[in-house]
Amino acid sequence: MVIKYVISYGGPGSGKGTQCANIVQHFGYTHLSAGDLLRAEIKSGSENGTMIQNMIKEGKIVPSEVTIKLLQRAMQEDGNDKFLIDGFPRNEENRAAFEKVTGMEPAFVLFFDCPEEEMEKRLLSRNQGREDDNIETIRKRFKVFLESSLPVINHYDAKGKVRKIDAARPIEEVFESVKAIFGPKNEKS
Ligand SMILES: Nc1ncnc2c1ncn2[C@@H]1O[C@H](COP(=O)(O)OP(=O)(O)O)[C@@H](O)[C@H]1O
Ligand SMILES: O=c1ccn([C@@H]2O[C@H](COP(=O)(O)OP(=O)(O)O)[C@@H](O)[C@H]2O)c(=O)[nH]1
Ligand SMILES: [Mg+2]
Repeated sequence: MVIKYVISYGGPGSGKGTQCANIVQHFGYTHLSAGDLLRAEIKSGSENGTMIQNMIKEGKIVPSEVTIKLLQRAMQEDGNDKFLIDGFPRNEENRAAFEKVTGMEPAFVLFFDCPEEEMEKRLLSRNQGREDDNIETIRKRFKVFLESSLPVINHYDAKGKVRKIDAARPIEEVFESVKAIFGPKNEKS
């Protein structure tokens, strides 16, 4: 089976997860949120749980071997051949390590582009009880995004793989742009 993956990317609060839910419905991908997998790992009481929890609280990037193991396990447990990887790779080291262990590159990268002030507003009203949705951690996450995550976008942009979307519009309008990128031939019948 030939496996393919698409990356859903953007700053904290840009709407990656929200759009992924729509993409799953329309295009039949399996959604893998790296952040969700890490939060589930904390809840499961694994030996890495405390370390992961502390890093998320500080807005830091969890060591790639931890995140990659969780992603690989989720991909293996799922029978699908197309995955939507959300919020990973967080830095160039994550990206290189994932491409090395899987031997795969993404088909393309959706980049939900959104101004910080809009992302901040969304995060402060997300109401999911997340320990990192407070103004102090949000500022740290924005800094990490600019310094560590944007270089990943530049890497994929140089390969012609980035599909940039204006994410500062209503959810439905953003999804219209997403649909245009996947194209009608990929819709679930
Ligand atoms: N286009 C949008 N306009 C307004 N609010 C949005 C939009 N997209 C998502 N949201 C809301 O903003 C918050 C963050 O969205 P989420 O999808 O969790 O972002 P991310 O996964 O990129 O951090 C959520 O409360 C979500 O309901
Ligand atoms: O590959 C990843 C994805 C997430 N995280 C951590 O999990 C947090 C939340 O990530 P998520 O994508 O869920 O949230 P977002 O910042 O996009 O709102 C990040 O700030 C990081 O601390 C990480 O270390 N590696
Ligand atoms: Mg998310």
